[in-house]
Parts: sequence; structure tokens; C-alpha cells
Amino acid sequence: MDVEYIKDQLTFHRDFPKKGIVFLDIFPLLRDPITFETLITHFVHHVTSYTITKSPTRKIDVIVGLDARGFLLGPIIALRLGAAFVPVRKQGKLPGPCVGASYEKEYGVDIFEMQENAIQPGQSVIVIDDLIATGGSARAAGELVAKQGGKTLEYLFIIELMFFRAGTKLDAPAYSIVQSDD
Ligand SMILES: O=P(O)(O)OC[C@H]1O[C@H](OP(=O)(O)OP(=O)(O)O)[C@H](O)[C@@H]1O
Ligand SMILES: Nc1ncnc2[nH]cnc12
Repeated sequence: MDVEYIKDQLTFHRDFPKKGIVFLDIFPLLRDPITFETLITHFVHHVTSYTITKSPTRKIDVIVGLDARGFLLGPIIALRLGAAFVPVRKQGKLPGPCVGASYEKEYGVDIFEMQENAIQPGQSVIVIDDLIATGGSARAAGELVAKQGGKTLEYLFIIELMFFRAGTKLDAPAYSIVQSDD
């Protein structure tokens, strides 16, 4: 029921940001407080009923959110779970020593960074973003978590675009509320 509710409000834009790309816009979900609440509750329920059982301490220590749309979801979920929130940002945006990882996306190449010691060795981590397309961003984020000694238990997304099903390998399972069929 909540899946259909969320799916109905996702919108697609052809040829954005460049020709040939069908851009998926999640912002309509955030415009409606009931939809936004449904979305967050869905993620929190998934984590508490499924993901947490895979953590040795039965606790999620860190939610990692990806620049920029992962920042809209990650801190809220972190607060609800009593976990830390750690941002992964595009290169040059975070102060102090950082660890980095490069990745290729649907429409370009980028470098992600995370502040050094933002994650402690052995901590249980969930990575969250709005969507997964090629999986390049998620894979780079997982690399940063691993570089700091963290353990990614799961990758969470609102929607998984078809490219991901074509075979990107991550070091932990990916969970998406909606599967795209375009
Ligand atoms: O699975 P991938 O092919 O890596 O693509 C998914 C990523 O692309 C989008 O972000 P984008 O890099 O466009 O940045 P933005 O959030 O700053 O718009 C999206 O929010 C994901 O982070
Ligand atoms: N098709 C798409 N729509 C929205 N964000 C994206 N990020 C990468 N591919 C995307």
C-alpha cells in the first residue's frame, strides 16, 4: 500500500540534465508531508525489522548519506534510529583530512569524499541515497566506509533504476522501496 502511494508521486523528466537521460525526480514526495512521513517510516520499519538483525550489536551505528539527495533522508532516519549521520560529499566540499574514491555515473565521473575518522573500525553502517542508477555512487560510498573499517550492512534507496539490475556489484545487499520498470 505505502509502496504504491510513494510510486505514484515519483515523476520522470525526459532529456534532463542532458539529451537521452530520463531523470527521476523525488522532490514531489517531499512536498507532501504524509508521503514524506510514509517514506521515512517505511525505511525505519525496514531497518528495525530486517537490517538490524544482521548487526552483531543489534544496532546501527552510522547512517551514511550521499551528496546531495541522500542528505534529505539520512539525517531523519539516523535520528529515529539513534545513530550518527555521516555525509559523503563530492570532492572539495569537506574540511580537514578526507578519504576519497572515484566513480562513474550515468552522466559523468566524480570523486566522493568522507572525513577521516567519521566512522570507527567495526561500526555497523547503512548507506542511503534517493536512487541507484548505475550503482557507481553507492559503490564508491561503500569503498569509503570500508576504508575506515566500517561494515556496510545494507544500501537503501527509494527507487532502483533499471541499470542497477544490469549487474553492478556492491559489498552488501541493496534494498529499494520501488523497482522502476521503464
Ligand atoms: O547509481 P549512480 O549512477 O551512481 O547514480 C545515482 C546518483 O546520481 C544522483 O546524484 P547526482 O550525482 O546526480 O548528484 P546530485 O544529488 O547532487 O544531483 C542520485 O541522487 C544518486 O546519488
Ligand atoms: N536517471 C536519473 N534520474 C535522477 N537522478 C539520477 N542520477 C543518475 N541517474 C539519474
